[in-house]
Amino acid sequence: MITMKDIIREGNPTLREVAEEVVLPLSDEDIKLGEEMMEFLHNSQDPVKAEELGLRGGVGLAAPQLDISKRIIAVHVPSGDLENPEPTLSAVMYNPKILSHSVQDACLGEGEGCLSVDREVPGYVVRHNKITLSYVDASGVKQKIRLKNYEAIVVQHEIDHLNGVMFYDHINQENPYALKDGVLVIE
Ligand SMILES: O=C(O)C[C@@H](Cc1ccccc1)[C@H](O)SCc1ccccc1
Ligand code: NI
Repeated sequence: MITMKDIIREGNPTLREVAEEVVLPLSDEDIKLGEEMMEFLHNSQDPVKAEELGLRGGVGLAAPQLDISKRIIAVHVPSGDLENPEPTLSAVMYNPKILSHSVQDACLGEGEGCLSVDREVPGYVVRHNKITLSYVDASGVKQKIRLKNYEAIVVQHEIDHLNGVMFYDHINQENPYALKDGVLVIE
């Protein structure tokens, strides 16, 4: 089972590598890894288990954060609506690829954090507001989906990890809260 001790922190060179495509058909090892990554996200969002296991809450995780330089991400975005507990996005994605994106950019009003970064880095992380994404799912089936707003931000954060990019690489060093006209601030 994955816990915080398995997550590498900034300074580890693996976080700056471009990860390798996953070989298809998926190996049992890569399928199991995806399951364990998703299990981590579920546990991290369960108050009892997170407390018991000492987990930071996470809505996404990328294999390079486990010192595994493969193009695998897991995302699990809760709806936040107790009436409708279904997550708005929950998937293990193999070889995810952004096929196209909106002209419109967006950022989270609260900025971003990272399970591999044990410090606050304030500032807007400007990303695409909408993306069209292809990936291979855990059953080996090629998927093509469109995401927007928070779900799109989460997936872009995770795909950045596959390309050796950290969220603070996107922050304007001169003025961390500088925003071009038209950027959507997601609260
Ligand atoms: O380090 C990771 O990749 C997981 C991040 C993903 C993420 C951070 C900021 C914005 C979007 C995605 C963790 O989920 S950071 C902790 C967290 C937990 C709940 C909501 C937002 C961020
Ligand atoms: Ni991260």
